[in-house]
This record gives sequence, C-alpha cells and structure tokens, in this order.
Amino acid sequence: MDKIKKALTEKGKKAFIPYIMAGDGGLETLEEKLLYLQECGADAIEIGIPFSDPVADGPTIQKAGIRALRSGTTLRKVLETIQTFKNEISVPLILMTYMNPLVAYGIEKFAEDAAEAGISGCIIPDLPIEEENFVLPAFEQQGISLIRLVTLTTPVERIREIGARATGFIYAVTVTGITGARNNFSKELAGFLDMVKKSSSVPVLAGFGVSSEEQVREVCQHCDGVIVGSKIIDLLEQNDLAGIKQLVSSAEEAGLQIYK
Ligand SMILES: O=P(O)(O)OC[C@@H](O)[C@@H](O)c1c[nH]c2ccccc12
Repeated sequence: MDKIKKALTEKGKKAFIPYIMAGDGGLETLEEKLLYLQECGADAIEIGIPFSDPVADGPTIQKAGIRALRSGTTLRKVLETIQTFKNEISVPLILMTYMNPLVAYGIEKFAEDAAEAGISGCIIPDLPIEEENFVLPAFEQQGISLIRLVTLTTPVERIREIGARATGFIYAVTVTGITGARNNFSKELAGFLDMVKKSSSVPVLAGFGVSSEEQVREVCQHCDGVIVGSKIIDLLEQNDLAGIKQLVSSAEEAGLQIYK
C-alpha cells in the first residue's frame, strides 16, 4: 500500500490534511509550521509551491503566494529546506504545484530531488489525465504518488477512469470555483462525493471552501476526510495556534471512516 493511502486510513478516523504555502513568512519558518501541524494530528500535509499565475486559487492563497515569492521562495529552495529536517517529519508530505515550475525544474530531476527530500506525493491541478505521461514514469520510478482531482463538473465516465488510476487519495473539489473559505456548499455535493467514493479503492478527501469544524463534520459524512487551506493560512496569520489545533482535531470527532 502506498505511504499516503496508509497514513490516511490506518487510524480508522476521518483524515485531515492542512495546506500551507511554502515560504509564506520566509522559508525559515517552514520547519516549525510542519512540526506543529504534525503535532496537532495532521494525517498528511500539503505544501504549496508559490507561482505567479495560480489559476485555481482565490485571494487568500494568491496573497500567500505573492508573499512567498517576494521572500525569494523557489521550488529548488523549498526542496533544499525540507531536506534539512526531513527526518523529523513522519507524516507524508504532498507538494501542490502547477505544471510550469516542474517543467522549468526538469521532471526527472524534480522527481529525484523530491524523493530525496522525503516527498510522498504531488498535486498538479493543471495536468489533465490525458497528459499524465509527462510526469508518471519519473514519479513511479521515485515512488511519488500523483494525486488526481475530480470536480462537481467532471463527467461520471471520467470520474470512473480517474478512480481506476488513483494512487494516494482522490481530491474531490467541493465547489465549481477557486480555493477560499466559504459559508455553504451546493446541494449536489453529497451525491457527488458518494459517487466518487464508489469509483475508487483509495480514500476520497474533499477540499476547497472547508473552513469550520461544522463543515468538516458535514463534508466527512460523505467521504474519508478533508483538506483545508485558506482557513489554515488565515489562522497562521493571526498566530491562532489553538484554533489550528482545534480545526485539525475536528476530523477525529467527524466519525469513523466509511472507507472499505
Ligand atoms: O483553500 P481552501 O479553499 O481550503 O482549498 C484547499 C486548498 O487550499 C489546497 O488544497 C490548494 C491550494 N491551491 C490549490 C490548487 C489546486 C488544488 C488544491 C489547492
């Protein structure tokens, strides 16, 4: 079983993956943030690579990305930084990056350096399944899982195909739009999540817009866990460490996994 799938299912509870933007506040703060999220009970951590044209991102993550770029963050520096403390991190680390920084880095070199830094998976929102072969051979060679996304508008046939290929977990996007905290979800969400769950044997985690403990519990009724980004970034900015701990642990009260 791959490391990500194992980490997300072995506790039997709903999973929680926080997202942070690498280099927001300076790369020297990355280690303490990751260690804190790990200590709070995060089951894996998603690390964003800042990029100038983040087409899937809303204002909170866009601004975090601009701050990170201004402080001189690059993909290379992120990997070098993680390399220095990788032995202290036991939860899987998943990079979220657009395609452009990967191409600029060189896919094979990236896969080697990422594996060397202890990275377990990658989310690439602008890589459609038709183009996956661009990265898959290098990722497979280095044991890096490609995390695939499905959305409310993905046709059923395509969801099934993605479900059949999936490694790590399936990222079910809960909104037709961009990242960012939201107050409520569409009434189609529950049916969509139930259908995605039926299409795959890896865990299904829902993300985009989840920003309160109540929403964590609501969304977890129909999937195996959640991914929370913008709200975590807000709480970090306010230095509300207790708030982060409470949000991360809300997955524990969200029930047992319906994962088969
Ligand atoms: O910020 P939100 O609404 O909680 O959404 C999760 C999210 O931040 C993270 O998974 C993410 C940030 N940027 C992305 C781009 C594509 C897919 C996912 C992401």
